[in-house]
Order: sequence, then C-alpha cells, then structure tokens
Amino acid sequence: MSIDTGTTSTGYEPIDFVLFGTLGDLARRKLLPSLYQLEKANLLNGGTTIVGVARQDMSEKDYAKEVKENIEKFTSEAICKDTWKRFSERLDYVQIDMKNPEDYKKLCEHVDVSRTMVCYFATPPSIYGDICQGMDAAKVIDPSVRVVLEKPIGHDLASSKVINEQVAEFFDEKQIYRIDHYLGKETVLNLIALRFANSIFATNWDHNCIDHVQISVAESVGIEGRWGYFDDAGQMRDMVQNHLLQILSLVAMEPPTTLDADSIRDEKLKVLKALRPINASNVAEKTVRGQYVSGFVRGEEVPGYLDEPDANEKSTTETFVAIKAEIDNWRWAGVPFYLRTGKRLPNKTSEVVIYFKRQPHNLFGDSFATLPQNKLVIRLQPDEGVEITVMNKVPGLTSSGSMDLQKSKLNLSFSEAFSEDRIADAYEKLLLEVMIGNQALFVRRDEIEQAWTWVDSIRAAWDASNEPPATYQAGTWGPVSSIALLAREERSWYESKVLRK
Ligand SMILES: NC(=O)C1=CN([C@@H]2O[C@H](COP(=O)(O)OP(=O)(O)OC[C@H]3O[C@@H](n4cnc5c(N)ncnc54)[C@H](OP(=O)(O)O)[C@@H]3O)[C@@H](O)[C@H]2O)C=CC1
Ligand SMILES: O=C1O[C@H](COP(=O)(O)O)[C@@H](O)[C@H](O)[C@H]1O
Repeated sequence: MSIDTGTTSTGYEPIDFVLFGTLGDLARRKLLPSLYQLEKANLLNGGTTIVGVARQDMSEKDYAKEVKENIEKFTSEAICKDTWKRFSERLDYVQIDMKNPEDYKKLCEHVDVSRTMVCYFATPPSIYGDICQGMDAAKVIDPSVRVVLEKPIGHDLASSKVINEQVAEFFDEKQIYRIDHYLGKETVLNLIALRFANSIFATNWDHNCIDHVQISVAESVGIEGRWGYFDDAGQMRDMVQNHLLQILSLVAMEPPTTLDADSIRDEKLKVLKALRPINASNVAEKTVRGQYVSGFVRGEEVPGYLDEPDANEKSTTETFVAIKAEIDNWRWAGVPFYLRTGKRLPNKTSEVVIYFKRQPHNLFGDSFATLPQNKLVIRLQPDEGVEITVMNKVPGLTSSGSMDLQKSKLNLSFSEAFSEDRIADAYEKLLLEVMIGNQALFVRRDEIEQAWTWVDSIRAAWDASNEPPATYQAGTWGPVSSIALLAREERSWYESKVLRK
C-alpha cells in the first residue's frame, strides 16, 4: 500500500515502514511516539506508510485508536490535531503469527515491493529467523529492504552468531541496522564533535595528557516488571555489552577517515579488539558485581532485587557492575577506563569524565598541597552538557604576595546554549537514519561479536569463582568494593549531582 499525504518532502524516498511487534512494549512506549515526533517535525516523507504487524486480530480503526492512546500516554505533551491527522493516515495494520510462514502472504497486500521497505523487528530476537523466512516465503525480500534489529543480539557470542547467521541468510550486512539506542542520543553523538571538531581536545586525547577515564551510566529504576528478562541477562549483558562499550569505543577510537559508516565502525572495532581480556586470573582485581537490597531511592522505600515481583529468591544475577578496563594500544597505554552501571542507584545520570594528568610541579603550594586535576565532564543525561573544571586566581590584592587559587567550572548546558525547545529522543534520530539509509549509528556484526567475546570472558570468570555478587542498598552508589576499585589506585568516582524529588 502506498499513500501520498502530499505534505512533506524529505531527503529520502517514500518508504513502507513495517513494524513487527507493534503492540509490544518497545513499539508502544518508544517507536510509535518517536515516529509521531518525526511527523510533527515534518521529517516523515509524504508518501511514507507505517504498517503495524502483530498477532492480535484488530481492525485498522482500533489499531489507530490504540496508537493514539499510546502516543498520548508516552509523549509528555498534548497530541497535536493536525499532526495526528497526517500521522493516522499513514497507519495500517496486518495480523500475522510471525511463526507461521503462510501468514506473511498478507503482507503483500499492505506493502509496495517497488518501494523501499524498512522492517523493524521489535520482537524477541528468538523469532528474527522466523520473520526472515516468512518474508522470504512471501517474496517481499529484495536488496532495497532494510531490517532493524533490536538488542540484545544473543545472550553470548555463540547465540549472537546464530541470530546473525539466521538474518544473514536473507540480508546482506549493508541492509542490517542493529540498534543501540545510546548511539542516537545527542550527547553521545556529540562525543564525535567534541573530539574531532576541537583541536584543544584532539591534541590532548591520549596517555600523555589523560590520567584516566570514567564512564558511569546510573539508573534509579529497578527491574520495572521485567524480572524474567532481566534475571536472565543481568546488568553486564543488558548495559555493558552494548551501551557502555559503545560509549567507550567512541571515546577511545582513532579519528575515522570520514564520517561514513564503515570508517567509524572500523575504528570502534579496533578499540574493542584492543581491550585487555579479563579472565579468572584478574577478574577479582578488575571487576565488581553487585545486587541491590531494599533501601530508599530519592526518598521512596523500594524493595530489594530478590523481593521484586516474580523474583526467584536465590538469584545471583548482578544489578550493578564496575570494571577497570584497559586498552592495549599506543594511545591508551597505562590509562584505565573505569566503567560503572547499576539499577537502583541514587539517580539517573550518565556521564563520561576525563581526568587529565596533574601538573608536574606545583607553584602554588600555599593554596593547594596538590593541585587538583582538570576534568572534562560530558553529561550524557540529564542536564545534557559539557563542563570543564579549571583553576583560577581568586581576584584581589594580598599583602603576602601569594596567589590564591580556586577551582571553577566552565559549564555548557545544552538547554541554555541551544534554542531547541526539546532534545529529540534517541529513537527519533535512529529511525530517521534508517529511513535515510545511513548505517553510521548502527552496530556492525563484528563489533557485536567482539563485545561479546570480551564480556563472555568476564562472565565465565564470575561463574567459575562461585562468588555471589556483593550487596548494596538501593539508593547508594553500589557495593563498597566498587569504591575500593578506584581507591586502591588513589582515585575516586566522580560524584554526580543527586537530584532530589
Ligand atoms: N521494551 C524495551 O524497553 C526494550 C526492548 N528491547 C528489545 O526490543 C524487542 C521487543 O521488546 P518488547 O517490546 O519489550 O517486547 P514485548 O514482549 O513487549 O513485545 C514483543 C511483541 O512481539 C510480538 N510477538 C512475539 N511473538 C510473536 C509471534 N509469534 N507472532 C506475532 N507477534 C509476536 C508480541 O505479541 P504478543 O503481545 O501477542 O505476545 C509483542 O507484541 C526485544 O528484542 C527487546 O529485547 C530493547 C531495549 C529496550
Ligand atoms: O537498553 C536498556 O536501556 C535502558 C536505559 O536506557 P536509557 O535511555 O533510559 O538510559 C535500561 O533501563 C534497560 O534495562 C536496558 O535494556
């Protein structure tokens, strides 16, 4: 089916956007509201259609009603009548049991194979193979089709290879867009601009100038009713294997030759390959895993992980991970990258903090016994921005002739510096990139597999150790051993501002 609402002309050809799993949590909460926002910003091509696929029997009218309700619920603003009118005209629905190849014939009545088709698999990865086979049986696959795969791709290296192979049987790597939604966050993308558009950073970005790097992705939420999924995954698979390693790669990669997809992905892959393996011989020294017990998060009492609904009270799944990662290459020799992520921490904050080396000699002994390190704090979320701590002379006259120093901050807050009234959600950016056909912000198969290789080795060492995770109270920054991970190297975690309710 193709329509022309005649409203928008964008830089890409009209497409048929097929959303498998359209009634699921991700589609309802993120994908459909993001498509709606693209409509509102006039970024959906006039001829583009949105075909929802799920196994429930539902009329087009009821589907549109359901979509509208979800947009109202998950978009923090009143729905705009004109935008909704244009958006609703694009919506179409088809009932398919994705495990039944016969059912996919119905799809042919809803898409126009002469146009580009984008197929978003918002379903469990275990049925990606079934969807590919069904599409093949319905003869809707050709080289112009793009498929979007949600994370996690697998549970470990072996299972990710199986899923990647199932999809590769029908689609070339150039057609596959693997989502890591952190790559769609404005501030994560800004890492590339900050590093490569500013010579002050470009020339100071290595072991000569940088002491260490901290990457923290803290969440105040717990398991949010996803115990079954989460207990199988744990924070390592849920957050480190993908989001934290992608951020680390962008911070540590060499300048890509251009901004094209493979130039960037080649450089990220080299970083992942250079990560020093962590195994049974060094896992205790380089990693900490934790599990929260009950406590208070922003003044509210919350249950422990083992007391969450549906919990198995013997679970040893980690809800917190801290790692000292090292990159064995010329640029980063001797510079640790400390990673930290957890559920039920005091706040939702994601930050990259670059600690520069101290001055070799202190001229200002009277003010400071040791001069503090300059820090570059890149706030990924919330209060997106960049902050540099510098030392300044305190203005004023002194009779002793000494110079008093004070630590000050140069703070760039995106909300104050830029006139945008809202920062686009990561999914808006990524959906638009798929429609344009740019793979730069999507993860290549070899990156995913390399990340699994590193993570699997840590997980195997944890399993072999038989040590349970250390506990931490909900609302704190993780187990004390995480503080010790840095303290024994005379360092400490950057203290994020804790937002109060
Ligand atoms: N939810 C989130 O915040 C995030 C999700 N993801 C990933 O996104 C994907 C989707 O997750 P989520 O939306 O949470 O999952 P849900 O279980 O909520 O949704 C999956 C959808 O797929 C449908 N489905 C499953 N099997 C079939 C089948 N045989 N035939 C037809 N439809 C089927 C389900 O239909 P039915 O309702 O009928 O069972 C449901 O609509 C997963 O890969 C997940 O890991 C990634 C990051 C975050
Ligand atoms: O992929 C995931 O990410 C979210 C955190 O994403 P954010 O954009 O809110 O920072 C996490 O809660 C979830 O467990 C994980 O699957």
